Amino acid sequence: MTVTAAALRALAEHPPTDATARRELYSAAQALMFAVEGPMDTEFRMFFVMQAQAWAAARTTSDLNIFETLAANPDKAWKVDDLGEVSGAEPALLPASPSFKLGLKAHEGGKTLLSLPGFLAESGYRTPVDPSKSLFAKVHGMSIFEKLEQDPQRAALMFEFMAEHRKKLPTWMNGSISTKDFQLSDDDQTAGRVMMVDVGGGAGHQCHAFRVAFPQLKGKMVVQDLAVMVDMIDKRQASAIELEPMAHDFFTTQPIKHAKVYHLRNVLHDWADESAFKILEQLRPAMAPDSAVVIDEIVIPPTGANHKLLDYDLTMMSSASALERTEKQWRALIERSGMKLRDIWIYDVDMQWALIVAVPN
Ligand SMILES: C[S@@+](CC[C@H](N)C(=O)[O-])C[C@H]1O[C@@H](n2cnc3c(N)ncnc32)[C@H](O)[C@@H]1O
Repeated sequence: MTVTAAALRALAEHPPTDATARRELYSAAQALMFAVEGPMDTEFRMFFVMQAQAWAAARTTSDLNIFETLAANPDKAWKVDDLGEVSGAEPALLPASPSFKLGLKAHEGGKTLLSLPGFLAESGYRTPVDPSKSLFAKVHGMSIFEKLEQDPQRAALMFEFMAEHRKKLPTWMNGSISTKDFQLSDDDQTAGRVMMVDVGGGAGHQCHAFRVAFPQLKGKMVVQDLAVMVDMIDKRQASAIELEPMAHDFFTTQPIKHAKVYHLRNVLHDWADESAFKILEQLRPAMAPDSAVVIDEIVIPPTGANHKLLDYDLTMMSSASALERTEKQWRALIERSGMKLRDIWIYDVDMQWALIVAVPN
């Protein structure tokens, strides 16, 4: 028997009214969800505590009287700006069609999320942008990365989590995306030019994965991160793949000049635009005319973002006063940093994971 997704959606729009049929459908739908979910779905169900996210989002929505507004005008095609106007919340807090972010979901464990509605209310529903004044900082007394630097246990967990988390998940290193930007000429290699600097690269796991995926691409790699992270890197394993671990604060002058690629995965989504700009601003003067900044991040689609993307967005907001970005937001950030956005290759449709390539203007 084949049941199409369209048939299930039709059923969702007109569910039975009979209580027994509803209960049976509910239980069957749960079984179906478990049967078809992918690894990221499982992660969101298990770790992101969706109930708490939904609660924080729904509570804030309720505080803003948005439910009443929608109920009073059920036929109106509401736009984010309209909702911003009637609720008094900054529209940037309410994007993400087809619904709106606050109407759906909100992480960093229940403790932080439970404080989100009050936190947003206190700010007058302004988009949080300062990590030192993030919800995480309010709950924990310091920003998420300050906490990392002061708490070796937490740093060790983060180090391992980052290295393991996406090992079996889709990656751009599957051969479908050109590696032209990483290719060093013979002269480059003779001159000892660095092929890739993995900025904020944690354990250097992406450099290891890169060597396995592209053994033909020669050249030195450098992984930069906070000293607390770099100190945990196995130096022998690193040197075996021509990888140099380097403690470096990415808000300061980039010491590796003219690398072929400056690579950042899951780094810029930890920071609001002003800080993200400062990180890119350190890279621009270090670039040679043929260098590229290769960013591996989510690109939120203009409409129809699934709940995982919205959860991630609210997670970044509550844990770091940061965000996931749309193409338009990526473009603006990159152009402000003196580069142009040359390519966006989406390599996983579900998570909208993409390789974004920026080159000098
Ligand atoms: C979300 S993790 C991403 C790690 C890795 N790129 C990956 O994709 O798995 C962000 C990384 O940025 C690092 N980081 C935070 N602040 C930093 C700073 N000021 N300078 C350098 N690295 C920093 C963190 O220690 C962490 O390893």
